[in-house]
Amino acid sequence: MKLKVRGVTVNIRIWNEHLEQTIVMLHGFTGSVSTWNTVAQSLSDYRVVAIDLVGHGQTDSPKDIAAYTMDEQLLQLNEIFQQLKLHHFILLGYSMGGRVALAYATAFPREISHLLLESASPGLKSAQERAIRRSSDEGLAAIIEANGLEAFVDKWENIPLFATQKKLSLNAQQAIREERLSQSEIGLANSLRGMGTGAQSSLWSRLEELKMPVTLITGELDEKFCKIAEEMQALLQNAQNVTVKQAGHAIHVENPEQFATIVKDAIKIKES
Ligand SMILES: C=C(O[C@H]1C=C[C@H](C(=O)CCC(=O)O)[C@@H](C(=O)O)[C@@H]1O)C(=O)O
Repeated sequence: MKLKVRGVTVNIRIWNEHLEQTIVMLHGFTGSVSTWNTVAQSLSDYRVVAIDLVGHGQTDSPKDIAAYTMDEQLLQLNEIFQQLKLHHFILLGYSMGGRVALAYATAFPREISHLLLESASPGLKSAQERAIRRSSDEGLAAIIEANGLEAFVDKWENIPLFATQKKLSLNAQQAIREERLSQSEIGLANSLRGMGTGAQSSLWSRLEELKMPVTLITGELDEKFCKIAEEMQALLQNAQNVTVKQAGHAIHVENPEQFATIVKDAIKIKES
């Protein structure tokens, strides 16, 4: 289905629409609602709502960079949730989608009954780190615009963070590649500029505010994000940290059944 919010037409996919308890799922950079196809099949007791974030999937890729800031993305999401009459729901985000989910939970805490963050960070702590990352992400954006999407995907799918995905079946690897190749160049470039890791504000000082249960999920082989999750857990009031053995950054791709089990077990945890 498509909804128009704040001038952006947003693509949404819903599984088990007749059910009440809702899990909203947000994909990562270069992803889309299709990211969740396999996991959603294992969440048959829940209404699963997947959203193409701005510049991704079948959601608009506006030329105006203002549509891509984290604050604007949160307002787009909040309007979507209001139109869908979603309140006090489970929110799950992967990587970039995890940064968005965390930002949404800090901005609208009463709307979230449980927050699940897969391989996500609260951003970068210092202004210097953010400036360096903005410059790096601008370089990536320029590569997308100068060399085209295929050249970028060739580069992106081979960064060390995704090395574990080389163990996946060729079909699985091809499906991830096709999802990335289905994106728009302007959408990815502006997403990096608008809500890249260096563009967003740091949320590290906001973690202690969150009262809802938080489940952090990382892959054992993704050392960088395991360390981030450990640091986040120490600052959160009500958090569990699940590390998946022999998995990398994208656990939901590498082991969708185990990922779905972790999600189902986590959301049984009642709010305090
Ligand atoms: C490479 C780093 O950061 C990027 C890696 C993961 C994030 C993501 O959403 C990737 C999703 C995917 O391709 O499977 C992405 C983001 O958060 O926007 C980061 O730019 C790194 O070392 O931090």
